[in-house]
Amino acid sequence: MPTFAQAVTERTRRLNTRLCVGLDPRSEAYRDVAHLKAHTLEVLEACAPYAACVKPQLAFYEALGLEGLAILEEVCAAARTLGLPVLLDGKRGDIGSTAQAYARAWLGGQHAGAALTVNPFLGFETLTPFVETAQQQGGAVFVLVKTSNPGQNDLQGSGVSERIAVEIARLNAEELPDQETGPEYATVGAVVGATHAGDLATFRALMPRALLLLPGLGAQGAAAADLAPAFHEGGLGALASASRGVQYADGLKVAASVTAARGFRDDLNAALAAHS
Ligand SMILES: O=c1ccn([C@@H]2O[C@H](COP(=O)(O)O)[C@@H](O)[C@H]2O)c(=O)[nH]1
Repeated sequence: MPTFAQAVTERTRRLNTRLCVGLDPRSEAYRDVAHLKAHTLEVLEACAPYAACVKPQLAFYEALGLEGLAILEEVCAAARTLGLPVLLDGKRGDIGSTAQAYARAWLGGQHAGAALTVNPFLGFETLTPFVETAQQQGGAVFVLVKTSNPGQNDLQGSGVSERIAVEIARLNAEELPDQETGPEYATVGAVVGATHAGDLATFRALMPRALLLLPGLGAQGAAAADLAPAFHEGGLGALASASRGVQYADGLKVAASVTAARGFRDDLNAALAAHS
């Protein structure tokens, strides 16, 4: 079984796509839960050819209670059937023993994805259960380094993001000590907002073995044209993510979602071509 990073890299090479399609179904957009589920699954299937992976945001499924978790399971199963690696955006983090339970739930449990976003606010030691579980499962964790939102600087400024990046690089160097051979990307990835175009080259250089997840494409104003510095040569090493910009590109029109996903894929590829 390939690891999450290997599966994403293989799909990027084969389909020439660096797009992560976010699936964040908003209940207010639908008649009822059945409608929400049908539309989300339709968008997933229709956009799969343009996606390197999918990223369901747990909040939107949890907000629907047990029904939502059942839908999440179906979304994950459908993605796996389509060959799409699943990255769950849950931003989990807690003291170590609780982090262990979160890791079991979201990286190995019934509704598990292959990868999970994690929050390092409680300290680096609390990342260990997530990293170890992901390593055992061939999965991945994406640690929040510099989030896409305007207020991130309140807590992530003053070198905090850079300190987290250095820790990620240390963990990955421990896992893949040989820089010349072996898998390109290690278990620990990093979340760096696509909205911080000017910082992407710095974070790329600080974490050479980390896959970067770049949320904020589309609805949050980030443009594909600015994201090339996040990638290694050959256009590997990063995933640019759009959720509303794909799922609700034009109301609930699935054809518009497909056009948007194809457009993001093409714009990312054009940016890489212009940068090389
Ligand atoms: O820094 C971050 C980390 C995660 N997110 C999540 O990504 C999507 C973005 O949705 P859009 O509709 O494309 O704006 C959403 O699930 C966020 O929770 C992020 O935006 N920024």
